[in-house]
Order: sequence, then structure tokens, then C-alpha cells
Amino acid sequence: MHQLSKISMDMAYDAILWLALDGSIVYSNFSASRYLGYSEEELTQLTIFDLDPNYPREVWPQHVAEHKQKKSVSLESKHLTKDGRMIDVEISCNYVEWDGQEYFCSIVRDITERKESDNSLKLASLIYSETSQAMLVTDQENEIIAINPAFTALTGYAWDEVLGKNPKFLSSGRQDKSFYDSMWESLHLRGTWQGEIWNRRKNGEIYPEWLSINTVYDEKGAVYRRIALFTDITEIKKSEELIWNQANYDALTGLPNRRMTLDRLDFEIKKSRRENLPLVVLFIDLDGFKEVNDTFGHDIGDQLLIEVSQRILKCVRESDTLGRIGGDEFVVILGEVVDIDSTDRILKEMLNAISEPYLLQNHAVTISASIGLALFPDDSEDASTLLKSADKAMYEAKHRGKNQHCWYSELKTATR
Ligand SMILES: Nc1nc2c(ncn2[C@@H]2O[C@H](COP(=O)(O)OP(=O)(O)OP(=O)(O)O)[C@@H](O)[C@H]2O)c(=O)[nH]1
Repeated sequence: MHQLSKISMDMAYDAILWLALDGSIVYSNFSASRYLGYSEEELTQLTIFDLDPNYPREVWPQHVAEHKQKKSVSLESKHLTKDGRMIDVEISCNYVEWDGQEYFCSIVRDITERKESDNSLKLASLIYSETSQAMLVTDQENEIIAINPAFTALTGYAWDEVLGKNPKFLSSGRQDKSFYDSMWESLHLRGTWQGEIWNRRKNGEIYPEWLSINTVYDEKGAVYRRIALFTDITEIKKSEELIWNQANYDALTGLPNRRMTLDRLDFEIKKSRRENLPLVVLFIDLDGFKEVNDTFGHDIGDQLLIEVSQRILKCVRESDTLGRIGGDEFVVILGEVVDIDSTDRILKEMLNAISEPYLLQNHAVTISASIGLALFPDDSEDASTLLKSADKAMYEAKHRGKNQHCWYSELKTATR
């Protein structure tokens, strides 16, 4: 019978250690050797304090008394293996009296793996609850089964308001069906999608977010969960917009700057080519603007530039472009001109409007402009050459006495 119980103890998955009341190991099974790395003989030379070096020896007598009284105690600790590893163990310590002797029979289970997975679960749950990224998890039916606190902070929706809902209730309506179709196509094909999307908060506010969706599949390869992570990118968009505006618009007048004006000219040339209609570029330079600055100061000069730009705008269609490309230099693009002769009327109106007196900070200021014109496709077919031609024509207008216009074609005729 004794032999049988030894065999069965050796077959046990858990380690079994018999301790005398002084903490010395008097018996161990096969599993104990397996996880601690010591032979049975070696273990009988050791004490519980060798296996558990952090065990405070001074409390041992107190623990012995308690364990004797309770008969059975469960606890978690760490054991040091022969090769120096500390492993997590779960111990069930039982007080046994046998053959007039007292023992503790400790059943020890190696829980290192469980601890590691507990720790990674704890870490995952910490990340889930503490991250500033909003998270949303849906099930096979695409119904929400989990959200994190950042989701509530970002969208304004609490857990009980979203549970079981299809996430499409967050849509802002800004993206069309084809946008969502291609998102779903990517999710079906690759299980992932990421990109920029506009959603709506509970308070109705529409905001841009960077969204990344991943899919978890079950063992049969069917969709099990989809996990969406997103961040509010309103501030990023705002600063991108600011940088873009600074790069493309003139801060004083709010008009397109040189770079943007050239882009528009490019675009309008392409349009005119498609429509087979001419396009006219006006290069406008103020006459004697330096004197306004010198006489009335830079502030009034600035105000004059703003006023002039507003007067020019009143003379053109909304679809035409007015840009400020230098100090007192403006460019107008008259796109898709059906009637070239109508340009002369616009020019007359513009020159008159600019030369009407201005009242700036109680000062009466007058100014005029010289305008050079170039025609697409006759004078040039590319944006920068067309602008240069208009510039040359403007110089000719100055040369002829200012406050007037000149077509580039007139220069070509003059040099012939
Ligand atoms: N107030 C103000 N002045 C500017 C600004 N940018 C450039 N200027 C001034 O605008 C003037 C432009 O020079 P010019 O075109 O040679 O001066 P102008 O007196 O108009 O000369 P003409 O074109 O030959 O009649 C310079 O004195 C610049 O200092 C600006 O943003 N604000």
C-alpha cells in the first residue's frame, strides 16, 4: 500500500513536499524534482527557506501555530529553482499528524504561466482603460459590445447608450456611400482599414478622427470581433489648415498669394483648354504706392492695399481669381472669356474704381494702377510665361504714362 501511494504521488501533476515543523523537507514527489530541478535526495537536504528565500524566518513559528490550528491554508508565493529562476507557485499547506509525528504536507502548483497571462491581461485592461485612444469593439453582427473611457470622453456616449448598437450611428453624413463601401471592401478582404473620417459627437458636433479598424477571427476563420481605435484630430487639422493658409494666402488682404495664384492660373488654363475658350490674365501694379507709404505711413499703405483689393473684386465675377503676388502687385484671372471685348469694359471700370479717392484714417488718399494683359492661348499656353507676358505689358502701360492698360499683343506688334 505504501508503495502504491508513492507511485500515485509521483504521478501527481502538482509537486508534493512534506515538511517537518522546523521547515526541513522530509519527502518530495517526482513533480517537485521536475519543477525545482533538484533530485529527491538533494531536496531532503533543503528547507522551505532555501526554496522560498524571501520567507521571513522569524514568522515561521507563528505560521506553524496558525497552520496547525487551521489545518489547511492556501497561499501564493515564489520558489527558487536549482538553476536560479524564481517561479510563481500556489501552495496548499495541510497540517498532518502521522505515526506520532507532525508534518506539513504542501501541494505546490507552478502558476508562472497563469501569472504571466494574468499580468498581460491586467496590462491589457490598464491600456484599455487608461489610453487616450478611443476604443470600440463589435461582435459578429457588428453590434457594439465594449467601449473604453476614452470613447465616452471623445464621443460623449456612455456605455448603456451604445451597447448593442451598430457603430454607424456615429456617422456624420459627411462621407458618401462609396467611402463606406471601400472601407468595408478593405475590411472584408484584409480585415483592416485605417484613415480619416468625420463622425458626430452626442452633442451634434462633427469632428475629424483618425480611425483604425482591425478584425479578430475565430478558429474557423469567421469574424469574431472588430476593434476600432480612434483619436480626435481636430487640432491637427486646424494647424494643418493654418499652415496651408499661411502657405497659400496673403495675410494682409486674405487673397491668394503668388503660389496659389499660379496654381489657379494653371487650373484655369486647363479648364479653358477643355472648353476651348480664351482666358485673360491682368497684371495690376499700383502707381506711386511708395509715395503713399512715405507720406502717410505704412499702416495707411496697408489699408489702401486692402481697399484696392476690395474694389478690384467688385469689378470681376465671383468665378474669377484675384491674387496679391507682391507688395503692390495684383493678378486677376478672367477664365473662360466668351466675349473678349467685354474685357475692355472691365478694365475701364477697374481703373476708375481704383483711382476714386480713398478716405483712410481721415486722410484723403489717391492712387492709380497700370494694368498689363496677356491672352491664352494667343500669347502663351503656360501659366508662368503668360504671367511674365502680362507683367511686360504692365511695364509698357507704366512707360506710357500710368493709369492705363496695355495688351501684350501690342508689344509684339511694336517690335515687329
Ligand atoms: N504698406 C505696405 N507697403 C508695402 C507692402 N509691401 C510692399 N510695400 C511697399 O510697396 C512699394 C512698392 O514699390 P514700387 O512698386 O516700386 O513703388 P511705386 O511707388 O508704386 O512705383 P511705381 O510702380 O513705379 O509707380 C515699396 O515701397 C514697398 O516697400 C505692404 O505689405 N504694405
